[in-house]
Amino acid sequence: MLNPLRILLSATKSLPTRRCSGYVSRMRFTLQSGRILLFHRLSPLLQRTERGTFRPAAFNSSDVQLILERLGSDRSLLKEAVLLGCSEQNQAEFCLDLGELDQAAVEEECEGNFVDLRKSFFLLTGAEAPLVSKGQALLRWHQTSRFCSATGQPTHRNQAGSQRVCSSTGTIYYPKMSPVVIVLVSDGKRCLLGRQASFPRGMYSALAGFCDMGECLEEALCREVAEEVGLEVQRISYSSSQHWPFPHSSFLLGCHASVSPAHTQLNVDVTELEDARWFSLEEIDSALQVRSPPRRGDAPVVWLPPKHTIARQLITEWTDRQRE
Ligand SMILES: NC(=O)C1=CN([C@@H]2O[C@H](COP(=O)(O)OP(=O)(O)OC[C@H]3O[C@@H](n4cnc5c(N)ncnc54)[C@H](O)[C@@H]3O)[C@@H](O)[C@H]2O)C=CC1
Ligand SMILES: [Mg+2]
Repeated sequence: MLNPLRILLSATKSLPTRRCSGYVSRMRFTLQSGRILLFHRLSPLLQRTERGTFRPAAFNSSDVQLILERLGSDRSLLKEAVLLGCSEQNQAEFCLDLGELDQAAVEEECEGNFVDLRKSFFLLTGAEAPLVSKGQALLRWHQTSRFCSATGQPTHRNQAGSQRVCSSTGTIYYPKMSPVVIVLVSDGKRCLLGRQASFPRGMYSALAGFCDMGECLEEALCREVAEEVGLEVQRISYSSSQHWPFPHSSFLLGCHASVSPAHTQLNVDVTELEDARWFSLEEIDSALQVRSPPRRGDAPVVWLPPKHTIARQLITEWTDRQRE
């Protein structure tokens, strides 16, 4: 595994003018030459573009230092920045939470707004949402891992922010993710979507559930579908995976599964799901056409998770297959 501390220390003085092929060479940049995404109590700072779309606000370190000085904060806060990775343009990317500063004052300085992450997901385009999601997950992990769970002593982060070390025993802690299986079940002609009471009104998604300790992906999938809708799945195929920041950093493993057309009767666990239904291809096609979540007072309409979610990907894979 790459050692991010060494990466940070092996800084080059200037950014290369061409794209490097290797990940290692692309990472040889410092905080000074990188761009920093700002958060406030885990909400990312977004700016509206001239076209009316939104993007995460990114600043270089001297801009951030200036902002900290103007708001009377200690410059050392910059050291809390966590390395996210490297952009396709060979620029190191960091994230920093300014939660100890006044939110409105930072927003004014930065000409942007801190937007709750769930809302940000509906405002950002595909490429930026995962970056913001990774930033929030790492910042959250640092904020909630300040003490060693074995000794109770403080932990200290390494320079890149990729691990924390117990000050007493030297035990190293790494950011954690919870594996979740997410599955689009089909009976051959229809697909199954459900909604939790906490979802935005009218939004339906693929079934999902946390893997229990000791379970493999297939066992977790069969159990979740059986528990949530009372169906027994047959064929399972893996599609793709996605890091997901909710509720506290999950790793979604996306699959398709099928049930026999003779056994499609749902027995919905209403403690988990508010509703679950079979949807025809035509119904899915119209739900895919809904561009933005309906507003309060609009007629009820079924709509689907945003483009960069794995649930949506599973649904579009299914519709493509139905048309083959
Ligand atoms: N990106 C996407 O397209 C979608 C993502 N999801 C995500 O999948 C995740 C899991 O889906 P759910 O149906 O809520 O799971 P679920 O069906 O396992 O039910 C959630 C419950 O599981 C329990 N649980 C067990 N292990 C847990 C753990 N490690 N962390 C938190 N709770 C745990 C808790 O009691 C929690 O209330 C959610 O975070 C949700 O945001 C869900 C649908 C679509
Ligand atoms: Mg579930």
